[in-house]
Amino acid sequence: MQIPIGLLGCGTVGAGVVSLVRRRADRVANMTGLRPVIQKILVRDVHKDRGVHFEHEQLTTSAEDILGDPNIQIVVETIGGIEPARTYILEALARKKHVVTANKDLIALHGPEILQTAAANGVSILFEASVGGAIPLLGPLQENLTANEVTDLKGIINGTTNFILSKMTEEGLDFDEALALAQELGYAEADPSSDVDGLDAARKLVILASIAFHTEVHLSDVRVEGIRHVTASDVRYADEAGYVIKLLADGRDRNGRLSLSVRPTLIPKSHPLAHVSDAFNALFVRGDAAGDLMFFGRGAGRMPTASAVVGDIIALVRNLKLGVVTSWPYALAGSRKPVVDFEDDLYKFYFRLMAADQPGVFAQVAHLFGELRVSMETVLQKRVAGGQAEIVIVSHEIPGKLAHEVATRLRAMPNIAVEAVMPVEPVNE
Ligand SMILES: NC(=O)C1=CN([C@@H]2O[C@H](COP(=O)(O)OP(=O)(O)OC[C@H]3O[C@@H](n4cnc5c(N)ncnc54)[C@H](OP(=O)(O)O)[C@@H]3O)[C@@H](O)[C@H]2O)C=CC1
Ligand SMILES: N[C@@H](CC=O)C(=O)O
Ligand code: NA
Repeated sequence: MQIPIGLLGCGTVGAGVVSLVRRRADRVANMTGLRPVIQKILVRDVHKDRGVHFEHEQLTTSAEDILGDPNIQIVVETIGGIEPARTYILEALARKKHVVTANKDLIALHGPEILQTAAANGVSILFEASVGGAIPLLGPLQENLTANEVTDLKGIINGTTNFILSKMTEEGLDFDEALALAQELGYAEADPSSDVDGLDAARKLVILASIAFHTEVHLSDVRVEGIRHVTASDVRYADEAGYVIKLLADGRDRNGRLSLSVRPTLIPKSHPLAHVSDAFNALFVRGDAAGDLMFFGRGAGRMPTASAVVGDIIALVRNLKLGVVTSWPYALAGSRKPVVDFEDDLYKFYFRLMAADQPGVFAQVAHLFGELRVSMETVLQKRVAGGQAEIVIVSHEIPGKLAHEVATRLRAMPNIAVEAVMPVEPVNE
């Protein structure tokens, strides 16, 4: 028996889904007696070349051809963004169709509404592709690790920024060249500013933290800083001091109080995350029973993302065979753990300053560090053009709030501009 599927959107990810469903249909049919078939595909432009042949499928520009078709039991959304994806998904769920989506924007912002609509209609919604592309993260957190109290999530969960920073570090590409390449390879979002400004990673952290910490998490709970201000000099100086710069997502649950951040962070070269390059993603998870786990793999791109989407489709076909639905109890609990800034946590900090290249200026900086009792691990002073010198300081471990005070006091000095302040990830926490 065939299981007709409606696909909403057929771009980078959707086209991968079409070809992978075809490749796996026989195996699923042998396994379950049910054959998934992509029956209808919603796009904006039916004439566009999508790199896949549509022999049996039918392209349409009308969502109703899918949502209103009673034979379609599974709807897969790979349009992206909030609207019209949200309306289509809610409509599909209301019409008792099971849904798979890769849309982290939507799940991060409207997850509770969507999950509750699925539950109210007795259907499943799966979204493994929304975080970490091909890497199984949501399934393991929700199922295999459910016996744990998860206390820490830490990782690189945006492929585009990791690709850009890797190309800047390893090949000396400038920011714009590296971004253009990431777009060409299909890693970036339709609006790449959500990658570059850290929002994509923040949305993924919202989804991960909701599931891992059993609470509703909002995007505004995450402190977000992107990589736009990270310069080629930062990359080079970090390298000289023994670090690489990564956009790090960090979620912690300390006795029911959460701290959530996404920010550029210096990673010691000896740290496993320092070796996660290109569009690869990695996530550390710490559970009270499991201890430390690390997940690693391709976090973006056509086939890696299709792998997760089609994995969810096959899970739904199995559900249909067994007559069960997948539920997500966290979103229904409606609990809200308090979110705080762990400003007392100790980190080394990287400061890059631009200072007048005059006698006494560095002494002023050193005096301030001494006065605030912040000792320096590394100091690099470079002469640059126009009578300005760049000073790079990596401090020993200090509380976040003290790093903030150092930066504020430096900014108040007439000859000094603070160009960058970034935390350094400890090797062993
Ligand atoms: N690219 C990646 O590596 C990853 C992407 N994702 C997520 O997957 C989703 C899809 O991303 P991606 O494939 O890269 O995006 P694309 O921009 O490549 O594809 C979007 C598709 O949706 C169609 N579409 C857009 N707007 C409408 C509309 N209003 N009505 C009907 N169809 C529409 C487009 O049609 P047309 O082609 O005719 O213009 C296109 O086929 C997003 O949620 C993204 O965040 C998740 C993980 C990784
Ligand atoms: N734009 C995203 C795609 C996958 O989620 C990324 O770069 O990670
Ligand atoms: Na995933």
